[in-house]
Formats: sequence, C-alpha cells, structure tokens
Amino acid sequence: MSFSSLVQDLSFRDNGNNRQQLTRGSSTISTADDRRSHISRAMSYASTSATSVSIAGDISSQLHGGYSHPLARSWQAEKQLTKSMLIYPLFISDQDDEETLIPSLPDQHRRGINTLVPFLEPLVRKGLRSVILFGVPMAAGVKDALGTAADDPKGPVMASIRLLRQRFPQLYVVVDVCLCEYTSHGHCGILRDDGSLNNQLSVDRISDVAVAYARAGAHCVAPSDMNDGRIRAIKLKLIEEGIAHRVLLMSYAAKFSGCLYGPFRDAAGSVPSFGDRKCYQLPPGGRGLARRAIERDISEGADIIMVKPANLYLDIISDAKEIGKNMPVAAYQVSGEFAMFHAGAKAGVFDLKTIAFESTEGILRAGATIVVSYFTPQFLDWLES
Ligand SMILES: NCc1[nH]cc(CCC(=O)O)c1CC(=O)O
Ligand SMILES: [Zn+2]
Ligand SMILES: [Zn+2]
Repeated sequence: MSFSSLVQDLSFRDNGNNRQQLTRGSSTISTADDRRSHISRAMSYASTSATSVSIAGDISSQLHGGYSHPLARSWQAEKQLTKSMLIYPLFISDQDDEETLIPSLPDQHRRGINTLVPFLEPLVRKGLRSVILFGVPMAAGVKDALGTAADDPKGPVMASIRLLRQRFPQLYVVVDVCLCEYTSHGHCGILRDDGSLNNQLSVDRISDVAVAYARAGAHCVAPSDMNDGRIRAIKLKLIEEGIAHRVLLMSYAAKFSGCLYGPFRDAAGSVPSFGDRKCYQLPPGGRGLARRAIERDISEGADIIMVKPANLYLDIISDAKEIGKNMPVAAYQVSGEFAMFHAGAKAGVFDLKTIAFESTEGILRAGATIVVSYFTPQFLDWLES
C-alpha cells in the first residue's frame, strides 16, 4: 500500500480529528493518534466480521490466561491443601495387639494400643499433625445401657490419649465423644424405657466423658452425639474443672443422617440394635435446621464447628463459614464418601489420587480449613512432591 493510498484510506474512514492531523503531514501524527487510527481500523474491520468483535472488542471474554502450568493453576485457589489441615481417624480396639483390616473401609484398620506407636511413627515423621480417636470395644460384655466403658480409666481410648501425648509431643490429639460405640443398644445417648433418647441424662453422661478425655490429655474433644445442649454442658464442666483454657471444643454441629456412615459403623461396631438416628441427626434436605444447629452450637461455646458428611454437603460448609466467620470450620469426609471414591477408582471411573485432591479441594473451596480424612496417610506422601 503506497503512502498516498494509506492517507486516503485513513482520511476516508477516520473522524475529523485524525484528518486534521494528517493534513499537517504524516510526520506530525502523534503516538496517541497512531494508536487511535489502529483501533479505528480494527473496529472498522470488526464491523465486517462477527467473530472479531468478541476478540478485539471485549477483553473480558479472555479467560484462558496461560494457566495450564501447575504453579499458575495452584495460584487460582484461595487456599492450598497443607498437611496441617488434616486430621486422621483412628479406631482403637480393646484387643491390645489387634491390627484388623476393616473390609468396607479400604486400607483402614482397627488397632490395639500396642500397634499404635509403630504405625504412627513413620506418619509423624512424614508430617502427620493430628489424629481423632474412636474407641471400639470388642470384648464380650463390655457394652451396657449407659456406655460405662467410654471413660473407663483403663480403657483403650484413655490409655491411648496418654500414650500418644507422651510418645508424640507434637501430635495434636482430638477425641471423638459419643456413647454409641459403648452402649448395648448402639444409640448415641441414654434411652428412656420407650426407646427414645433421654436428653438430660445423655448430656450429663456425655459431658462427664468429654471431661475425662480432656483430663487424660486430649487437646480437643469432639462430641458427635448430637444431644441438645451438650456443647454448653461440656464447656461449663470444663470451666468448672479448671481445664477449659487448654481444651478446644469441636462440635459436630451439622451432622446429617444419610447412608454414608456404613463402613464406620462396621469399623466401630456401632450399628443401632433397633431404629435409626433420625431423631438426633439432620435430614439431608434440612439446610435451615443445619444453620440453626450451627448458630446454636456457637452460642453454646463451640470453638470449632464441623460439617459431616463433606462432599455431599458443600453448601452447608459454606453456610458454616458464613455463620461462623470468626471461627475455624472443619469438614469430615466420611467413611461412605471415602469408600465411594475407592470404588470409583477401582472401577476405572477416575484415578484415586486425582479424586482425593479434587474432592478435598472442593471442601476447602466451600470454606473449611480442617479436613478429617481417611486419605491423610496418602496425602502425606502426595503433598511431598
Ligand atoms: N457418633 C458416631 C459417629 N462418629 C463419627 C461417625 C461417622 C464417621 C464416618 O462415617 O466416617 C459416626 C457414625 C454415626 O453417627 O453413625
Ligand atoms: Zn454416636
Ligand atoms: Zn461419634
């Protein structure tokens, strides 16, 4: 294109301003004018081509900003999964040397106290920061209507708390507080004659158990029983005992009754002998009820609120973050979710490591910063690379 035809071309299409500059000679065209003429040329081209409108005319449509690089991908997340976010569940049986694979809970064992230290040593070395203990009485005749074995000073949980505190000073020890593993009927409290939960007796008993675990050295007690008023009762008793300043109270605030606890009940032998837990666990559709439970438990003195299960209840995690915006939110990726991911991986639906990360990142994105996860030992390896 010759200079004269370029001038002709520009003056033909451009506004008066540009034409004025051009009449003073090509050497006086300013940079700004130069840019303007380029834009106007692009726009006049765009007006004849529908596809270029979105490219040149609308920068906001450009989302593919070179984030295929793993580091650039990680920068898109508000929170990165770290080892310190993970709590690993341990099932402690009263058979001291036991190490039994739990059939419905892949790679997870029920273990006696004598197997704990050798099992945990390499994990702690790899960066395990926290465990949550569940007691599993296996011996015949241990269970009764009151769940007496729960805080037996010689019982496996009390002994394990003391052992872990002594052997692994850096390990943060959380203890689940409930009666269902210890009651003959398998429910999470003390029952009336008609089989319904006696809330007052249950709360009295649960808070005694929580205080016993705390006195034995638990850093954190986590009541999962769902009896009304248990958080207040435990907090008051911890204050009364003079140990409230050194014990965190983590409430399973929003705990739903669904079909995702099966492998856990296998592991813990806590299937109710009659009925179900629908009187004291939330209905899956009960978002409002969950919000009320979270508000209630915060007002009663919970230090951490938990949502359980996790991946099917991400909206509840996000509600918990909003309601409890000044406190940590935990989520429990439960046994049924873990087993489901294993089954999917085994069936070739997806890769286990990939789904472990994707599901856990979903939990963080929803608002949790603490994740109770059966994947914890694997994450300790996966987060190394
Ligand atoms: N109160 C017992 C308890 N504590 C934690 C879980 C579930 C954990 C899991 O499924 O991984 C359960 C089972 C239940 O409520 O029946
Ligand atoms: Zn229970
Ligand atoms: Zn429990």
